[in-house]
Amino acid sequence: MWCICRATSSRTSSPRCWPSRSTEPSRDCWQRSHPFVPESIEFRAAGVRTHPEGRTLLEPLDLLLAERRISVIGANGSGKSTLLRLINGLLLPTEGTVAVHGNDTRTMGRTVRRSVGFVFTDPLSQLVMPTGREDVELSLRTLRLSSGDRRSRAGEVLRRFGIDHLADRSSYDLSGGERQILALAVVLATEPRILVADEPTTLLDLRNDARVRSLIAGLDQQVVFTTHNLDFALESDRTLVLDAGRIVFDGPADDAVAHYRQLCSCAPLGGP
Ligand SMILES: Nc1ncnc2c1ncn2[C@@H]1O[C@H](COP(=O)(O)OP(=O)(O)OP(=O)(O)O)[C@@H](O)[C@H]1O
Repeated sequence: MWCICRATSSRTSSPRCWPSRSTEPSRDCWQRSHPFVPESIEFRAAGVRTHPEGRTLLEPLDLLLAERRISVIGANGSGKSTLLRLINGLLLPTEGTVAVHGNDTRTMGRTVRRSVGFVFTDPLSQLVMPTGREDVELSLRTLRLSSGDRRSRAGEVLRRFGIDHLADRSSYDLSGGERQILALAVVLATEPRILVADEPTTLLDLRNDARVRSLIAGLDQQVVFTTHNLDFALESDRTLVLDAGRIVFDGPADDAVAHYRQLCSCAPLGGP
């Protein structure tokens, strides 16, 4: 049975979930639909406004994210990246709280950042070393390994991602897609408990798009990602649709994609 969950404006942490075809919210429904991941990302009345003008980038939202694969879709500027940045404390909510596995991003930022790996849309914003191998080694420093262990582990990571031939090249000499896979390898090298990825396939050709999607599908970690590729969104367990800083749909991916198509008036003429 599917549970349809929607964002609420209430200041409770309980998600509002409805067994399909019911109008009554059900906590039991929520629990049955989340049997696999006991830990979660929790947004409590978390909203974001700019300073000093006070423009709302994200309306306050109450959400509990516990599924393994969660996608966030919506138009340009709807607030998807803003929502993702709240998860690792890159951005703090102007009001309310965000907690990752019980750790408040405001007061436990370092702990949160150790458990959340973040992949940016622009890979060059996280590839800072002269070569790809050194970028992976830099990422591995958080594990306090010896330099020899870091080097051999970096080699293993690059091989696992099929990019060991890029190890000694500058990221500036790589194609956009090669950079994007390298950035993903750099972040996953430390095996974060959660992967948050902002449009991780946006620069990829068909082959690499399929490779990265299959890699993400096979990860043990919880993954939260934004995408404009609706086929990719359909591979998730739960999809949030954002519009003008507000979650306008939260539920199964296929329903969410249909909702988004209607929202942007790009549903095929004569379609359902
Ligand atoms: N630091 C900031 N200061 C002011 N406005 C901002 C800031 N960051 C983002 N915005 C604005 O907030 C809105 C949401 O931005 P966000 O990057 O979250 O959108 P998005 O849904 O990820 O868009 P896209 O699909 O184009 O990547 C945009 O209008 C953007 O211009």
